[in-house]
Amino acid sequence: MTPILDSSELLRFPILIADIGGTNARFALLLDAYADPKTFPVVQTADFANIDDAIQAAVLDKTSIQPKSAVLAIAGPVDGDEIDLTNSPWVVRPRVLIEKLGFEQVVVMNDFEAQALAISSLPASGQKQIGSGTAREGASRIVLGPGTGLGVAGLVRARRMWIPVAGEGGHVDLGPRTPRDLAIWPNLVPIEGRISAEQILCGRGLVNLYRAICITDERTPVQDTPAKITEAAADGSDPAAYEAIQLFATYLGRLAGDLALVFMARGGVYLGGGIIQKIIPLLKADDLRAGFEDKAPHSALLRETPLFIITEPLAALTGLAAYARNPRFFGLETNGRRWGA
Ligand SMILES: Nc1ncnc2c1ncn2[C@@H]1O[C@H](COP(=O)(O)OP(=O)(O)OP(=O)(O)O)[C@@H](O)[C@H]1O
Repeated sequence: MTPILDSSELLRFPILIADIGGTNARFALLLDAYADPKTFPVVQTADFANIDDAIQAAVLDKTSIQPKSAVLAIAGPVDGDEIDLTNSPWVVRPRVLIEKLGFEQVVVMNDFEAQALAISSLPASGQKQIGSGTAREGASRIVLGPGTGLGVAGLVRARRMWIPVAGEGGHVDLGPRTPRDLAIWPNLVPIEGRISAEQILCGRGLVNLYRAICITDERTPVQDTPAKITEAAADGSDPAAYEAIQLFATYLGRLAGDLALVFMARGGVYLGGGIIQKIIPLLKADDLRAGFEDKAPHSALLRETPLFIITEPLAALTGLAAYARNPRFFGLETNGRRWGA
């Protein structure tokens, strides 16, 4: 029986770090506390039957280095010894990773906890500010990111540590605000009768929004994937696709503003995830920012709050690397989420 380790124990190098989403799996190796992470090509989760095969093929077969520890960020709640991914058939079994792949220690966290770790120390080159506002030192931060799903996490500073707070914030309600929204809303596909943020603000949600716009305008939908919607919006061939991208940004701004209010995130609000990076060239930053600030009676508070797009494509890996090097700088609760040989 492999014991669950105490969370204050340092991790042994070399350390494999991994960001496992519903669509993409990203891996890197940390040789010691000082070297930059050695990254490996991004792989698709659908190309491998399970995470063990993916780690073997994408990392272990490509290097002679045998990692001693693994720090894995996965898109799903971390609970027990068999951890399911929300949008993929993979199941992470830390004890199997230890027995089969030779790890001595495995830590598993939620992928948005990793994003939260990343925004503690994102370099200026990895982010782009949208609109006004200056980050207050030591104030709370928020990260939200549309990808296969919609992830949300807070980052709170206390007792000289950064504490990530991951929840299920992607599933809050998203309501209509303008006459155009009121026309579109009845045509969105709901989940059990309601429009949660993730019904719009993720890959499948973008398709839902596009189709709803087409129904509202009595047009035949042409695009059937998020990437095709972005492409058609960019080349100007489909006005519904263009509007879908613009409204996606406005709604993302609104949700970001709501979450900023919840966390009083004067330290900054960060937009991550795979989709935002792909639609940056099409975004009207003013619309995004207007949705963010439209929070009466607290618009003034939001005007002072900085909003950033994360442009670093491997942000979660930088967060995992920061944690793996210095776990004690972060108040990450690892009880029940850390396994040892
Ligand atoms: N050009 C594009 N425009 C808009 N969406 C896109 C584009 N290309 C891919 N996507 C969508 O991005 C989503 C994948 O996002 P991401 O790269 O963040 O994956 P992920 O990390 O596996 O997701 P998650 O962490 O949410 O499970 C998919 O829904 C995909 O259809």
